Amino acid sequence: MMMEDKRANLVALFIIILLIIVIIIARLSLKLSNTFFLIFGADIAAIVAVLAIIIIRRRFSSRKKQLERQLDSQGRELRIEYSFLRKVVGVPTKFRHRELEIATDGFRYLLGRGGSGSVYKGILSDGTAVAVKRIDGEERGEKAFKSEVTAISSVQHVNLVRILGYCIASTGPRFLVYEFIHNGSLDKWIFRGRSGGCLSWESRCRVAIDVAKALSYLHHDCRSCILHLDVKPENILIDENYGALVSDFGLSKLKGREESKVVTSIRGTKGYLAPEWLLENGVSEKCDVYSYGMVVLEIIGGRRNIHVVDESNNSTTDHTSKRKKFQFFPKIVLEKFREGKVMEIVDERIVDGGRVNESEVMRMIGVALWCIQEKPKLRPTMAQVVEMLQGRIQVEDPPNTQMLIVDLLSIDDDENQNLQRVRPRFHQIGGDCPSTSSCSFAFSTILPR
Ligand SMILES: Nc1ncnc2c1ncn2[C@@H]1O[C@H](COP(=O)(O)OP(=O)(O)OP(=O)(O)O)[C@@H](O)[C@H]1O
Repeated sequence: MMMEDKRANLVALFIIILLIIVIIIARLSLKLSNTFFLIFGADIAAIVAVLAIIIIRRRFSSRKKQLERQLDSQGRELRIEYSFLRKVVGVPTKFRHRELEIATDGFRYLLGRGGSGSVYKGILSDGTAVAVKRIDGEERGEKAFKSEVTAISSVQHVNLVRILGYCIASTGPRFLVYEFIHNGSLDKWIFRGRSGGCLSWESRCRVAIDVAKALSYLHHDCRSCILHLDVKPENILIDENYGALVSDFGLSKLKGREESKVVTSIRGTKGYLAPEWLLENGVSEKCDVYSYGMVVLEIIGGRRNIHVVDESNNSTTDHTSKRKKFQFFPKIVLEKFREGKVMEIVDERIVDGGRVNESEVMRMIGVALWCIQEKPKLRPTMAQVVEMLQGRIQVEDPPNTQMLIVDLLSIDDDENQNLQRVRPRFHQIGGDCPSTSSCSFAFSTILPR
């Protein structure tokens, strides 16, 4: 624009100089004849016209610039207003693939990889930090995907990670855009050898309560009951104040208040799935309660509930070479709880620090053992869990449980893809378990339906 103005001014100056030269030449060659006066008059008129055009043009362009500046600042205000309103109302934004590409700098910073895709860090144009999840091989239809995104983005709770938007195209992967949570997932903060560190006992108690509150809200306080169905340490994120937020609603299901359960195919993560789901008896909020109980035990012990201790390869036959030995931490917890030796199962890294309150440990273990009862009816609701953890209701002694473990754990990773087509077989690890520390059991083949 500036260049254009300069060029126009130069042209006008050139015309005026030309007209003056014409007057001078006319004066010299025509003297004071009538023709000279005619040319002189016409030139003066032309010079006045050019000057008038320059003045009008200048005024017009400065007004235009002023209007542009005004519009620009109004536009920016509107954009800020819109982005603010979007956050308040919780309406998910439909992003274009290009926008996400720019925000993530070409999907450059990988935060982590899960079963359904990869998560990248990004910054939106309004400066919001986000985690963009790329979902590969999504089997749900576009309508189902969108209605789920909308349902989840309409729920608001301080302990739930917000979905800010999504991106869907007729072909290629789909994307979910979450708010970015600073300290990553809980697994990095409780299991050894992870990048996060080691959470203190106090923080572990807080995380347990925060997650319970989030699940209680989803189950009891929303219009429809929302089942998360994938509660595990990887889906619990830790913010900068070490509070916990439940994330990843990829598998979640809505359940009408009048329904007792909904039927859905077996998905989720081995080791956290409630037995009734694996038996294809439908899912209810009690499946989340079971997974939550399993997570609480991992939070207390700082170790995975299911731990492979040995691969039995002594035999040459194919059948026995598939047998694996597992250590099942909840079984150990139950025994130590009965013996009153609960401190022996707390993550030793925090016990050594000496700031672990034994009565709090007893309470947390008691709650977790209630949550992992095989019979869904025996499990508490998440609202009761919150009350128990906060000491508002007493934690009764949990009943003895058979601790049935589902054979699904023995499926190799490549067989995992066929989860829906397998019928799980249960194993009982009751009192005949040889010893607490080496409590092991074999898993046999999966029966085809
Ligand atoms: N909102 C977020 N903010 C920060 N980091 C995140 C966020 N969401 C996910 N992550 C990181 O990305 C990792 C992978 O997330 P993802 O949800 O794909 O994992 P997952 O739960 O193991 O997978 P899935 O449940 O889909 O099988 C997480 O473990 C976490 O470290």
